[in-house]
Amino acid sequence: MAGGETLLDVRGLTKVFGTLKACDGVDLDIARGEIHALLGENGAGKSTLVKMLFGSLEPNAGEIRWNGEPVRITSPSEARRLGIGMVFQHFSLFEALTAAENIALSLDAKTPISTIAAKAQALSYSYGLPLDPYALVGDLSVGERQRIEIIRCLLQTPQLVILDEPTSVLTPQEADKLFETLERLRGEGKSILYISHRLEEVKRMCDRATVLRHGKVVGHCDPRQETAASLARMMVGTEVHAVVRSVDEGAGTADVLLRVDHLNRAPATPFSIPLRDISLDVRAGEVIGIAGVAGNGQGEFFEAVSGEVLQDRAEAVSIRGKPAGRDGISGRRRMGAAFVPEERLGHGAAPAMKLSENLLLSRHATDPGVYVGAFGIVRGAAISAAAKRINQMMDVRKSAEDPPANALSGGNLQKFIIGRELDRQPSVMVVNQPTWGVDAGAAARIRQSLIELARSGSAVLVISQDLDELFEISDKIAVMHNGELSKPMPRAEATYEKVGLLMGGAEPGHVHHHDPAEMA
Ligand SMILES: Nc1ncnc2c1ncn2[C@@H]1O[C@H](COP(=O)(O)OP(=O)(O)OP(=O)(O)O)[C@@H](O)[C@H]1O
Repeated sequence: MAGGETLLDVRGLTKVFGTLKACDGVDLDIARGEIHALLGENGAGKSTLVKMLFGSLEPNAGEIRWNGEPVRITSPSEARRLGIGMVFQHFSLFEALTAAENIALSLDAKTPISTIAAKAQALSYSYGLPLDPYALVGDLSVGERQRIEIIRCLLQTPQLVILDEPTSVLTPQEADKLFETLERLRGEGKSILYISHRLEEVKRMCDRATVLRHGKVVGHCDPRQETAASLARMMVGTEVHAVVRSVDEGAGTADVLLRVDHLNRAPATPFSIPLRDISLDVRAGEVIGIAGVAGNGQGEFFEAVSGEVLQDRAEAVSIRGKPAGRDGISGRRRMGAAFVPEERLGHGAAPAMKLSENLLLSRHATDPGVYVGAFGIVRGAAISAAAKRINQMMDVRKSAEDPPANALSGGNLQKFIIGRELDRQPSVMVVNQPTWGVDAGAAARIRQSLIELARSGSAVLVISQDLDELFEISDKIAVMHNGELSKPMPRAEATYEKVGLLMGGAEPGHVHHHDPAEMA
């Protein structure tokens, strides 16, 4: 608990990117046996700070003391040697290898696989995170993959474990398991540095919190004494407004703008989920939410709807009444649709290109003539104006006027990509995980803008693992399980329990719902 002996003591830690102080004289101390939260808006400097603690970024100034001794952490292997472990937000596992083989890759020693497997299994059971070391990673759920990362980290007997948004990809049940494990670790006197945008879980789990804003520490608190709203206020500096959902006036009668009709898809790889006879209508004015545990076909469904993967039957996907199943992503965008994939870098944006270039790249295909004029001359002023408009609308925080996409913090890049699509006023918007890694203030803004887009006459389809989010914005909720989609339930009839049962694979017929008595 707080008050224990100090394990890590950081003074004046500073990291400068160009002219931006991503961390500006940060002080932080972590006691033995405490769970310490690191809070802050997108771009506040949390990732930059922990990268310095884990040796993957070099500070420009400041001091780190570990067990009272000044240290220089020059590489992740140096961090591990000291006893600092990290579980990353994005996993770095090979799908075609087993859990044990993946773990072996990160251990320098020439220990036989069977020994590693036995150790990993014993450790996983003792921490209540059971793991089959011989399972192929490709066959595992996101939650199980995270277990591998955690076990891999714990095998090196760290004294401090850093977790960067560990629950953003977990089901509520998996998150509960993780919390139990963290409590055990705390009980053993280990320390945990915990980054999360989910303030309720911070309140529940953490002993102390350090809050960053614009690279500086703006406060410390005991999260248990705070409310989610007061924590959000500390992070943002102002009040965070709740999302307002007006009634969908044309409920059930407006035009169908997106129709998915008996969509089937064979699995493309041994690890992907087949889609089984999915039909769904999304009408002008409404937001339909698709809930589901990660890895139940949501990614495959998004690819099929967006045109990243084509269908044999053109009618399998129709946009504004026109069969589009054989059109690619640009074709579907020209029909008035917009798509925001889950994976931002690479799919949502080209990492090394500037924001304005990213904008040009995506717009050139969809709005010919607007940004590129006669003879292929790029209309620089129009692009700059659009980029500026988007950055303002979404409050994108960045280190330069027009930085490359990979210099934005994760949440800010997500804000830019959503803003870029909203700026086109699409008739059909399909988004996968709209607020993944986004802070409370920005998440509220994104959710509100999706509702407003629908109410202005567009059809909005949102795939999300965040049930609170779906309940906040959806007019109807459907659940994807094992490649099948349940019938959308009107929001007024949907409960967490019903949706949760379907997510767990209950037969849709066994969950009671009527049709289509709208609407809350
Ligand atoms: N490699 C880089 N080059 C230039 N600027 C960077 C780089 N990495 C981060 N930044 C900038 O530093 C600031 C802090 O980013 P950081 O990723 O630490 O934020 P964060 O608090 O982790 O945000 P999020 O919650 O969105 O993950 C941001 O303004 C970001 O644009």
